[in-house]
Amino acid sequence: MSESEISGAAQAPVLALDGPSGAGKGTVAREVVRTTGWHFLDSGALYRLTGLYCQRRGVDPAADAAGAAGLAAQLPAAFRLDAGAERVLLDGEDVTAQLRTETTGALASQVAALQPVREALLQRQRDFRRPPGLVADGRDMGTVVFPGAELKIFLTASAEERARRRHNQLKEQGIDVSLDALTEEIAERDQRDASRATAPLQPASDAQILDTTGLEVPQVVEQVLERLRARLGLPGAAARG
Ligand SMILES: Nc1ncnc2c1ncn2[C@@H]1O[C@H](COP(=O)(O)OP(=O)(O)O)[C@@H](O)[C@H]1O
Ligand SMILES: Nc1ccn([C@@H]2O[C@H](COP(=O)(O)OP(=O)(O)O)[C@@H](O)[C@H]2O)c(=O)n1
Repeated sequence: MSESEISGAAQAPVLALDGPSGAGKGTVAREVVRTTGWHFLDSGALYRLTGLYCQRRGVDPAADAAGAAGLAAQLPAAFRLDAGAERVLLDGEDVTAQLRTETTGALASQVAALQPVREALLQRQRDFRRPPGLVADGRDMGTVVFPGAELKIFLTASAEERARRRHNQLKEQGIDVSLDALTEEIAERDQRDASRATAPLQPASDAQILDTTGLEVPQVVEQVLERLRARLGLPGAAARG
């Protein structure tokens, strides 16, 4: 008897989208969500929020992993849609803009290397899995959080292209950083994420690798949707709004 038969209910399907920074996970995930009506887990936001919360509460994750995990376990975070725009609140304060900076990304990567922090966030991430399905964006969606995901895609692109994309994205948000500095910061973060002992950034053994270098966003979205349809028999591209 399978696990779902034992629990009495089949679980909602999961699309696990993992990969390094700037590969396009968030962009593609949101488009897939728009098309399918599935739920969305931005797991990176939870690590970013944990990093920010540690900073605000004066906890140094490098010296106090248990303290950081304690804050992660009771993260006072709320995700809102405000006239179609995503807003993220931490302890009631709007931290949407601060969340996406590379400084916060580096903080996130530091707390994310701590096993107790990852454990503290595990169930919270799994709770996002609800019908009709979940698109989960992160580093370990297919390896640790949802190892039984129906479809696992590892999105990647060359380091230069990922840095360029991030640079453009930040510029559009009015954040001015040098491309060289950004390239270095992203390389450092990828290196830390890939080499950590716990849940390192790596494709699951059953993940499909999708290199997006030289592809436009709609092409990547179409490829992902195609694979999802093939796997689950979802309605065709004509349904896209
Ligand atoms: N295939 C692509 N081609 C060109 N730009 C892309 C592509 N995928 C994503 N982008 C752009 O790159 C930036 C970073 O993408 P994002 O989804 O935030 O990446 P990730 O979540 O993997 O860090 C966004 O501005 C996005 O529009
Ligand atoms: N599932 C996840 C998601 C993010 N993270 C960490 O959180 C950081 C920020 O993740 P993110 O997805 O918001 O970052 P980007 O890919 O958008 O740059 C990453 O560099 C990882 O260190 C993680 O360890 N596991």
